[in-house]
Amino acid sequence: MDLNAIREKIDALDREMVAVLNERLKLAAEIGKLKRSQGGQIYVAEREEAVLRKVIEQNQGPIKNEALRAIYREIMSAAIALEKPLLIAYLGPEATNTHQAAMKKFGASVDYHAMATISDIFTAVEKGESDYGVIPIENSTEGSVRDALDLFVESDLKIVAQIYLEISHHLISNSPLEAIERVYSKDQALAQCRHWLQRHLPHAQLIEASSTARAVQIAKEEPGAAAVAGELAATAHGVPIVAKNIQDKADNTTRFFVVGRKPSGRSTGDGKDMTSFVISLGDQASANPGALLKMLMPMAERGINLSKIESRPSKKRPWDYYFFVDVTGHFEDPKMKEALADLQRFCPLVKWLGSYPAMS
Ligand SMILES: O=C(O)C(=O)C[C@]1(C(=O)O)C=C[C@@H](O)C=C1
Repeated sequence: MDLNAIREKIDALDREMVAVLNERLKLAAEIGKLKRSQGGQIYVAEREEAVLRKVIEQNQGPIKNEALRAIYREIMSAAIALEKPLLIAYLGPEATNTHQAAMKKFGASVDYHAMATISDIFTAVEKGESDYGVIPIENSTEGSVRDALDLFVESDLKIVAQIYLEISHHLISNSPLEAIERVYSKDQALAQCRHWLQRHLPHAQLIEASSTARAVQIAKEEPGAAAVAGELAATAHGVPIVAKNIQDKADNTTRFFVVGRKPSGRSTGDGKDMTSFVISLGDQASANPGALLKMLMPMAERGINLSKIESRPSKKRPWDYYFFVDVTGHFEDPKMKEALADLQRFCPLVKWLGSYPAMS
């Protein structure tokens, strides 16, 4: 076949694809009507994961699963926009990693609103000014974002989905490497590039900025200044990348949570969901030598896999802690309900923070 003949075939396939896509979107619009009349959630994390899983299972190649995921992300984003325009609040300013994570989850067809603090995001979603919020929760090198954990204790919002984003940090500046005297970034980003900065810019002053995107704005204006930030921020502000991938660990990943007012449903199939909750042992923690072990037993006895536990001072009394726990399974699984009921018998606080698809 010659070039023109192949292109004609591609044109014909494109016509078919557009027709099929519009058929699919019309069905989503029908679902939207049903949801509006029955009060259902427009974004359904567990359904989206199931759609992606099925599509990937059927894929015979040569298209890569990652490409299919990205295409389906945009198809479902367009479907959501037809059902109802959604507003997503994220930790801003524009072009932060959180912005990128939010776009990875919700695609290009929804609206985004940059917020100054994680607390502002909680408030906007609680008041219904935004439909969902996207917040960073932990980084594979630097650990948890503590403000975010603390806010969950007081809020009624639920975690409805999680997002994993590989974070690449770049040195961004209008000046060449030799002329850089100051490096701006968010504390976590500076920490993630500590060794590279020590090796290549041992005399530069490291200065904390409120976000990686803000750091790029500063670096753009100040001669001799650079920022550590992602590619989205460099492109958004038109500042060149001087050195790529300067993070100390190649597989530097950040986990984000999507928070909403209503919980996500159970995924079809066991082991496809995760659940987060917060527990307080009250006075038992210091008084009873076995209290911590006792707290973990209701999960262990039922074969519920605990993937993370993190303690934070309650700030109510000295040496009083909140324990943030992630386990596999959904809140509606019978054994999860039993485990939580057991915990409630001896813990003054057991608060379910949400169940959400394990994959992302
Ligand atoms: O199944 C639904 O509930 C839909 O609204 C359809 C659809 C999709 O395009 O497949 C779109 C948005 C939801 O987040 C999940 C799935």
